[in-house]
Amino acid sequence: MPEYSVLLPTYNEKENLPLITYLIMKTAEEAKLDLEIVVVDDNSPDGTQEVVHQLQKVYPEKIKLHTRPGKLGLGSAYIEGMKFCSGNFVILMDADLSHHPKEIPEMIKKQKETDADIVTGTRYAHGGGVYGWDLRRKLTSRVANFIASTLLNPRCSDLTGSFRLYKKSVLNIVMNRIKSRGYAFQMEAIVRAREEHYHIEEVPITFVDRIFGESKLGANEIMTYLKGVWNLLWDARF
Ligand SMILES: Nc1nc2c(ncn2[C@@H]2O[C@H](COP(=O)(O)OP(=O)(O)O[C@H]3O[C@H](CO)[C@@H](O)[C@H](O)[C@@H]3O)[C@@H](O)[C@H]2O)c(=O)[nH]1
Ligand SMILES: [Mg+2]
Repeated sequence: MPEYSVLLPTYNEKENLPLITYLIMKTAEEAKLDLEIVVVDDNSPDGTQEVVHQLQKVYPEKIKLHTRPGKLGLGSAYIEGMKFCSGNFVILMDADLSHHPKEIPEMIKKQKETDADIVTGTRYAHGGGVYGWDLRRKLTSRVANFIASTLLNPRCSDLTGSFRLYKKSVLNIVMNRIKSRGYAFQMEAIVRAREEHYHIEEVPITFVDRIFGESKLGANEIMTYLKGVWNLLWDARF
């Protein structure tokens, strides 16, 4: 059984998957990590699944593919993908190279040093950063973080970030309490983890906007996120 499972949700990521897979495997080899990749693909029309099949031949037994019939949302992809993760630790990251696999060993080091339940990659603490986003996107991310941290006070510098390492046992427990199925999943995960008094640590990461393909974060997702914050606030009252 591998120690680490890297869970990659994909929707139209055929151009990005070969390179992210190569970089994850190279990092694992260099850092001597026993690691598998679990791809959750929502029937991407661009042929992402065929690319995964090719990669499975290049890296036998290292890549699992779970397919779903259509685009069902980022949060629900994590929830379903978890069932296929064999590792004691699950690393959630984007498949579009915005998160660089070379930062995985830092997260693992931090987890080992502190015995943290969750290590979050943060763009918004010293040493972290965002490259390539336009002003509108930068503002959206900052405002989304600001609203949730002000209203919910979970003491985390990057609530909406999605490059994280979780103890699998902890993610299982936290996940059972998460209602969000879209981009708000990671925000709610921290809020729920704080409620359960789990130990959360941070490491700075650099987020680089994708070169290939498009973001799937539309206006609908932003509305759903705000609804998620509202629901958490409402829950907290009782
Ligand atoms: N299976 C599946 N995968 C999805 C879906 N929606 C998005 N993904 C995958 O989830 C990852 C992130 O999606 P992007 O569309 O690239 O997100 P982004 O705009 O770059 O947003 C980033 O920043 C946000 C906060 O500022 C983060 O919340 C988000 O996770 C991501 O890191 C990519 O691998 C993408 O293919 C879905 O419905 N289903
Ligand atoms: Mg992206």
